[in-house]
Order: sequence, then structure tokens, then C-alpha cells
Amino acid sequence: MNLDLKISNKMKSFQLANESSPLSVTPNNFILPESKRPNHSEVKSLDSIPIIDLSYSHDNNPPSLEVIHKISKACEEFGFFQVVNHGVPEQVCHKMMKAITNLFELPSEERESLYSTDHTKSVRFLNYYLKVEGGEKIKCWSECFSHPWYPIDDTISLLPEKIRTQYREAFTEYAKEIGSLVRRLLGLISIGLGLEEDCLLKKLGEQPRQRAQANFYPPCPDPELTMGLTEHTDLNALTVLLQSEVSGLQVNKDGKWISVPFVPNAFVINLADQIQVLSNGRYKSVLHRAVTNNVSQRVSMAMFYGPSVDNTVGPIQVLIDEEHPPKYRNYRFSEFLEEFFKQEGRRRMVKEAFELPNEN
Ligand SMILES: O=C(O)CCC(=O)C(=O)O
Ligand SMILES: [Fe+2]
Repeated sequence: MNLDLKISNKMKSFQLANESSPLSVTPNNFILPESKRPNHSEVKSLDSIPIIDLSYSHDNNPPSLEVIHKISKACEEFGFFQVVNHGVPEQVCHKMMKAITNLFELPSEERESLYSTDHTKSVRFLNYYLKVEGGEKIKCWSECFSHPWYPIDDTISLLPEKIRTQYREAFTEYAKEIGSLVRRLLGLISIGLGLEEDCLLKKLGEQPRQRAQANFYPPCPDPELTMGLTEHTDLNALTVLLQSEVSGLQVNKDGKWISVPFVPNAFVINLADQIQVLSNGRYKSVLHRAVTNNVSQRVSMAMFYGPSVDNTVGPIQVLIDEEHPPKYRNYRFSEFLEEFFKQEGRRRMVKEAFELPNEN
């Protein structure tokens, strides 16, 4: 194994907020055990997730049956799709990406005070890891900045002065736009499930858990040995992801990894665990991961929309019948979060803890 690969000229060294030296594959426990490595040669890049044009489903038009059908099919088959002509101005996305890039380009000392391994800290930089057999922690080749959508000033006041105005302006506009996109998508997904248009939105409640996660993936000298984010499903209900020009996201389809190409002015939408439960397993919250590359840094912004913490989540009544008995028990979303944070890097499927036994 050659760990001495030359780092390309474009690659600036990156230092994680919690470390004292720049990132390198060798000494810092980034090397994954063989079975967990990305295996790039086996990834399919020919077929990918559907791309859906939303231009006919804007607020003042009645929802198009064709769009609803495409979304429903994508939800059943992939749990993932991209949307174009979604109505979010390009400039708003561009400003968000710029602000994130500048945030991670701050010297590591300036991010360090906000770095934390404590998940109860609502605003923090973090470095995900995978806990492997024997308890060893293998770090992901990425750094993330996690914070709530609102109130944004509580997040901004913790950031270094020089980034505050840019991040506040970019995020305020971005969250407003993504909020309306999420509501629109939840409407289309509800209709696709045969429910009233406002059903999912109402189920998620009046104080939805809305969190943002900016992800930064520095170039990696040996992308075969590391992972930007190891495989996971998202714990919320719906995720809207904006990615920079460099691809890296991969989605699991029938046990194989497929890569999600960068599509200009598109968002990647994925169903998360709570929609899997609410839809009684009809729509899947699918495993995905982010791989690294040795040429360019990659940035993404994940906007998570989930239930109110106190809300009860369980299969929606009208989706349960004799043929489709409930697959999950009802639980409070706070209970699910508790289970999630107990897993501590082991990446087991939290929703399984709420599954009901199959009596057939
Ligand atoms: O960066 C990506 O493409 C994936 C990010 C992601 O899966 C997440 O933040 O949950
Ligand atoms: Fe994710």
C-alpha cells in the first residue's frame, strides 16, 4: 500500500479544528478496515437517481400529476432524487456555498473553540468517526458545522467576527427558500402516498426540528482508504442537499453503490428515517455515504427537516390495513433521538429499534 501519493498542487493542507497538525492519511486513524473502504472500481456511475423538473409544481399551479408520480416512483425505488427548476434562486445557493467555503477556510484555531464531541451542543464543528470492532475510532475525512436553522443569531454570535455578516446573510435567505421548498415537497410526497396534501407537514408538527449541516471534504491523497462520511441514513424526515461541482455522494441501490453526479442548480432530496416510519415502510430511508477524491475539495450543505421533538411518530393510520400491518410502533421523536445518540459511531440502523415483529 502506497501512502506516499503525491498531493496535487491544487491541494491546500487542511487542519481539523481539533488537531494540531494538518490532515494526513498516515498517523491519524483515518484508514478504514478493508471491508469498509469505498472500493471505487465497483461503484456504478452509469445509472443514477432520477432528476425531476419541478417547474410545473410551483405554489400557484395545482400540483402536476406527472411530477407527483415521478416523485412517488423515485421515493419507492431510490429514496433519493434530484430536483431542478425548483424556484430557489441560483444566487441564494451560490452565496450559501461561498459562505460555507469561507467558514472552513478560516484557520483551524478560529474554528477550534466551537469544536465539540458533545451532541447536546446545538452549534458545533465536529468530525464524524466510525467505531470499528475493538472499539477503535476511525475518523472521517471531513469536518462538519452543525447548527439549527433558527434563531440564526444564536449561531452567528458564536462565529468569528469576520465571517458573521456573510454567513448570516447567506443562511437567512437560504433557510427561507429551503423552508418553502420542503413544504412543497412534503405536499407532493403526501399526495403521492394518497394522503391529503398537508398531511406530512401536519404530522411533523408546528415546531419541526430543523438543523443544518455544512460538510467540508478536503482533498485526500488516498481516497481508497478513507471516507468523507461513512454510510448512514438520515434521522430526520426529509433532507435537502446542495453540493458543490465535485461529486462524492453515493447512494445504495439494491446493495450496490451508485454515484450522484453534480447537476447544475439542482438539489439532492432524500427521504430520511421518519418518512420511512410514517409511510409504514413504503418509502425507504436509504443508506448513503460521501467519498473523497485527490483533486479538489468538496462542500455540501444538508438541510434536515424533522418532527417536533415532542411529537409522536408512527405509521400513518390510513396506510395501515390487513395487507399492510404496522411495521413500527409509535414513539416520541425525542425517544428516537435518544436511541440515535446512544449508538456513538457504530452506525447501526436506529429505526430498527422501533420495528414491530412481523407476525406473518
Ligand atoms: O456531502 C454529501 O454529499 C452527503 C452529506 C450527508 O449525507 C449528510 O450530511 O447527512
Ligand atoms: Fe446524510
